[in-house]
Amino acid sequence: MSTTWSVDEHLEDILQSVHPLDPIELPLPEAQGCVLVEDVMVPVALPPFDNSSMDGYAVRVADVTGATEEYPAVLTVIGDVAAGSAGLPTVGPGQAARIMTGAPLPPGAEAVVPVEWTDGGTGEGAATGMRPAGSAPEGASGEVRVHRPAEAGAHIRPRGSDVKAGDLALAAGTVLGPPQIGLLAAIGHGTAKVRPRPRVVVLSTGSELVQPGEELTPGRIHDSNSFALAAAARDAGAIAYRVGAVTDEPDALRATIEDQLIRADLLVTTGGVSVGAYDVVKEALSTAGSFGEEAEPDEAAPGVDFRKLDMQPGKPQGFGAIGPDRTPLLALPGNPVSSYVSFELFARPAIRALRGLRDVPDDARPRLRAAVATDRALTSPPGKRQFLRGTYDPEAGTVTPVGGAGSHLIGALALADALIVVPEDTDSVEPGQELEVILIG
Ligand SMILES: Nc1nc2c(c(=O)[nH]1)N[C@H]1C(S)=C(S)[C@@H](COP(=O)(O)OP(=O)(O)OC[C@H]3O[C@@H](n4cnc5c(N)ncnc54)[C@H](O)[C@@H]3O)O[C@H]1N2
Ligand code: MOO
Repeated sequence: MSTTWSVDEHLEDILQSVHPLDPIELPLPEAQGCVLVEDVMVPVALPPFDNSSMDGYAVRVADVTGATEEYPAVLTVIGDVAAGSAGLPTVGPGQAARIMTGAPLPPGAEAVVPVEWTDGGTGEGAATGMRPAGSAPEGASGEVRVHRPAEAGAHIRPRGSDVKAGDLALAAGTVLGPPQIGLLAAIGHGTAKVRPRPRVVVLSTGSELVQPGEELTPGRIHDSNSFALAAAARDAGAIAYRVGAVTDEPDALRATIEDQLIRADLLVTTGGVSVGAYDVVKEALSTAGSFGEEAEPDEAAPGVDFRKLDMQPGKPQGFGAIGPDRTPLLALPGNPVSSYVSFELFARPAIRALRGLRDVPDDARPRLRAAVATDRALTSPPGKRQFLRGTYDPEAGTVTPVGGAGSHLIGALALADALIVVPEDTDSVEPGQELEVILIG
């Protein structure tokens, strides 16, 4: 039977069998970008104690009522309270304590007056700052003249004014970005229980491939796919392992894949999936049981299924699960644009599914509609969903195709920031016609 698959059917098939990775406890720096799997509650209030929001003087409200620059309140400075201070002086009537931003409010004090509202203990005009604690004469003693009154609570950040003990700090399902990592640290969590980043092994095939930096001999080309796709995997939130090109020998490919399975949550190969005499991926992976997997009752047959998609570029594709852990494998076509577009459409969603983000919209890949800016009608193969490359102009709401439809056009791909989606039932795109566009960065 030779039927073709639609883009949507192929994606659905992949997402049916790719499941979120098991959660692990990770140190905060490694948890960045990962999905939290449990609610995290606030163990202790933030701030944990009433503290000053300004460098200044902790005072009693009654002592500074009615104070002006002409008739200042003259208070006795009883000491310093710095951030991190433990033993606190008690501020009695007629007294003030010099206090620093973040320092605990000493007992007896009801407000903080910023140092700029005082003479800073100099006996002169309004201060612009404090004298360093080490310099003489000591600013932490003597007298301070306060030039303005302060209400109760002025310049004080009350205990629990940020988050309270027992509050929900972060809900399960939250993606840990920098602010969320900051909150976890602030409430004392050094680790987080998250779904880890998937490890994606990217492997290119082709005896014609030479690594960049090495000299080309006749008939050979540089391996670009493994670099582009490893970068795309990283961009999708994976830990990418790039394996340089494997030659078109099934045994060599099988041996390499066997070696790589140990560190892979997803394998992505490029090339060798078409109908040629040297299509190594197809040859090496078509047979079930190649990697020791055993067929379980009630489970889809193991191995990789090679199929044709109603899509351009990206017609030949393989998908399956291999090895004892049934590691998912995507076999993408070798043409550079085909492999890149296929990665965007199938591997990126698979990586997001492994991360536990299947149902979270991919904010980095917005889909919108735009008018196609072209002088003449463009043709598209009937019955296929075509993905042209383009540049999107958000102001004009237009997308301009770059390069042609050829799947070898890496130069044009590098200029593009959008994929233009020409639906299956459209074989001609008129100038100005509105189509769906996927922004790819
Ligand atoms: N008779 C037919 N021929 C082809 C068909 C077909 O249906 N019938 N399909 C074509 C389509 S569409 C595609 S796509 C390609 C897919 O071919 P493969 O996946 O087998 O890929 P290769 O043959 O290995 O390579 C294709 C092309 O891409 C270059 N390539 C491969 N790997 C890399 C790499 N890592 N970096 C840069 N360039 C790479 C390779 O040199 C070839 O030029 O098959 C069509 N043929
Ligand atoms: O489908 Mo191939 O990817 O057209 O070049």
